[in-house]
Amino acid sequence: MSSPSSEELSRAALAYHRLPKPGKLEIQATKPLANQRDLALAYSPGVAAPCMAIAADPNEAASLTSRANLVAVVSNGTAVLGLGNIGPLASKPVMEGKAVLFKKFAGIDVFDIEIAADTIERVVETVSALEPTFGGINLEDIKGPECFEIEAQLKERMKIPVFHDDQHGTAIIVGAAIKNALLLNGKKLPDVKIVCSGAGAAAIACLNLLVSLGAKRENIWVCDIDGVVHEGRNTLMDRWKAVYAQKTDARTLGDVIGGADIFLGVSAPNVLKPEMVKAMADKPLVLALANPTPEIMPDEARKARPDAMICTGRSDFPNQVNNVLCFPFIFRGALDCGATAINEAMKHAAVDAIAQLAQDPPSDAVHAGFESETQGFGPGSLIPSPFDPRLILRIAPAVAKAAMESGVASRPIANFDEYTANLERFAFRSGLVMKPVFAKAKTQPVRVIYAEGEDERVLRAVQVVLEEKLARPILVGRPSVVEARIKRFGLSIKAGQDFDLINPEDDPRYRSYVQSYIDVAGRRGVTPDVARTVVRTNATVIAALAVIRGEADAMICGIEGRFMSHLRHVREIIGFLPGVSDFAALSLMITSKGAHFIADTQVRPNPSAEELAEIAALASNHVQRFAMKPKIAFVSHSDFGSYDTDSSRKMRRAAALLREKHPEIESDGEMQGDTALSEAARKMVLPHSKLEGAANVLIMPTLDAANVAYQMIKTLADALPVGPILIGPARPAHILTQGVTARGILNMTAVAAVEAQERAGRSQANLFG
Ligand SMILES: NC(=O)C1=CN([C@@H]2O[C@H](COP(=O)(O)OP(=O)(O)OC[C@H]3O[C@@H](n4cnc5c(N)ncnc54)[C@H](OP(=O)(O)O)[C@@H]3O)[C@@H](O)[C@H]2O)C=CC1
Ligand SMILES: CC(=O)C(=O)O
Ligand SMILES: [Mg+2]
Repeated sequence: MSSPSSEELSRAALAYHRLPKPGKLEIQATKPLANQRDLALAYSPGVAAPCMAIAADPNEAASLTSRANLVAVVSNGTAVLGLGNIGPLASKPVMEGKAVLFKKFAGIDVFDIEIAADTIERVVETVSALEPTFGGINLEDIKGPECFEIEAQLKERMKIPVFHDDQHGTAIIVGAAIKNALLLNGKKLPDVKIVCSGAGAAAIACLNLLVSLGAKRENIWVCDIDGVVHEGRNTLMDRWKAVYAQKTDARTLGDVIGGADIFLGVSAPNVLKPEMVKAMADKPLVLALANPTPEIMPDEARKARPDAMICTGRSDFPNQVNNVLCFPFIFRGALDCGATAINEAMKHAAVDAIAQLAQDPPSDAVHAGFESETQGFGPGSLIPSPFDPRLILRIAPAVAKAAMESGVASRPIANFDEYTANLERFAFRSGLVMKPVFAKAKTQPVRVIYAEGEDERVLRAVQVVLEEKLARPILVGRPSVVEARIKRFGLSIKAGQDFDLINPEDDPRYRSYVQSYIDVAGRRGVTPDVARTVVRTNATVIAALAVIRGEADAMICGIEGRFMSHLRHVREIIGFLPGVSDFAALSLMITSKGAHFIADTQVRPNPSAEELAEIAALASNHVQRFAMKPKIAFVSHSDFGSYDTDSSRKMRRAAALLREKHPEIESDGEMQGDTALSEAARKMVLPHSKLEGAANVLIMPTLDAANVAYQMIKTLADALPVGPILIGPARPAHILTQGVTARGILNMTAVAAVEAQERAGRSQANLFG
């Protein structure tokens, strides 16, 4: 597949920011405000009580307001990425983006604050006046050298952490990448020659940190827009870059790059030329970190020097050296211990934690499902992926410990085991739930067929499936329609090259598909005439036939038409797993409270106890694919015998049957919904349940209960739904619902692919040549 052009990416990025509502953020209330009493508590007169408590003891602000978890991302827009001085208003998308990363990766709330202030004094006055609002200040995209003075003055004036991300976030991750690269090429930091392009915020902070880690100032060569920073130069000089001035006649990057072990680019696009990379020392490290366009593109650098280790700041190449690997987590640690500053000890602790994490074997991943995400330490994986859930688990405690040891923690953490357990809960509760499934899908891409191959959502999903190398897609659809739509939606996928097509109107395999259909359904009233018509017109039948003929490994349908009519064809053609009595549907919902599965949300109206035990056992296999340990609750209106009704007896029996057949699965019942979801509530009714912690799989007594609960939670909790996952078919087949989004199809592709991999147990790694 040709990778998306920059024009396509820009178009997609504009749509992403524009729709469904402008921007990337909104404010959410954390307390109910439903009645007069709530109003009296939240606002006047009740709110006077916390105000007076804080007036009496300012430390109370940490427990009575959101301040301790609130960071200001502040920019004046003078050095926005590598886009230059585009001003504070135009910097807002970047600052909103940083806010999203703080929230998603570390649960930190952010107000993005873009200020029209282009002098040091105005920035310092404005930001220092914000101290009562925030637990920390993250300065962003403020140009050098002004940023150095601004940060120094703010640190002096404020008693909360002030951290210029472009300086120190970048320096920390650069420090970790260099540490690991040197471990691999056997060189020593005090001996290496470092050539840096850029002498601004990021450059100076990176070099200062490297010197504090052991690099020798005399081995460092700096170039900026005016060329080599040298003694006696008086244009565009300042006291921060003057520290790195060399006594030399060399004047350009080309003059100093020869024999360099490390190129550090934090400057501008395309300044490093292939011939310069060729002139570097053996096994060089190229850190081309300018965003969005690096100093050299990785393929060019690789062509010039196959022995180079190459890093960029971008998400679409391996070895992403970007401050996103640092700022959410260093602030997490700092806020959690009430740090009054982020000091050198805390930065060094972060460097070590990131470097060590990349070195640790993937099997150390807290979640086995992340193993393939973490490639294994080497030149192509010098640092962890930003999605590695261990980042928060390692960096935040290390930083908090360093803050405590260096005396800047105002609320020291008393119990680190408990603290890490809390972080762990956060890491796996967030939107990272799908990550293990994606990571596994990529390891052995299988063939997934989409019945509704002409649908816009399918085509958009397939574009990402291919970009992520999740599967080899097959679409059922008319070539002219598919091609026209791909063009209309600005996608870059190509039939034949990136995906296969089955044309229902004219395909050379038509006759043999008709015969296959007669073979499976001929004794169930499907005459040859009917078979010929159906195979021409019914895309679900075609997709299901492709699966049983071994031409596809998994199918996805249901995007158009009724669930039950798709189900009829899947039942007829694909059939059930041996020993399974019927299908069932498992729906996953990801909310701020975690990931929960509900069954059966679509198929069996009133399953028996035996059927419920079967559904639970099959559901448990799927849950494990998400790298989660299934914890199954058979839910009811009754709590362990508190009611004696047909339904409560059924659920009690189902729980007993599952335990008898699968004692290895953690399960219990019958129990009420809150008893299932809260261990504390459960302990009050049954101190010694077989279930520990919160249940993550809720087996419902009827289709009504399951479907109503699912739809209500989805709407009320604004849940991200994944599924329905069809359980019980002889081959992986999933029937989605008409409202599914492209992202929903993408998620289900990964689920289907992993299921197919496990069933096939064979390697298809060569599907991408
Ligand atoms: N991957 C990552 O995590 C990060 C990447 N960056 C990237 O680093 C770059 C610099 O950011 P930042 O330090 O904040 O910005 P600054 O404005 O503070 O610094 C930019 C520096 O680059 C120099 N420069 C500009 N053009 C050239 C050129 N053609 N050749 C050599 N030097 C040049 C400037 O020179 P002069 O001093 O003479 O003006 C200045 O020293 C940006 O592209 C940014 O996206 C930054 C932070 C993090
Ligand atoms: C990543 C970042 O902060 C920058 O490029 O400015
Ligand atoms: Mg930045």
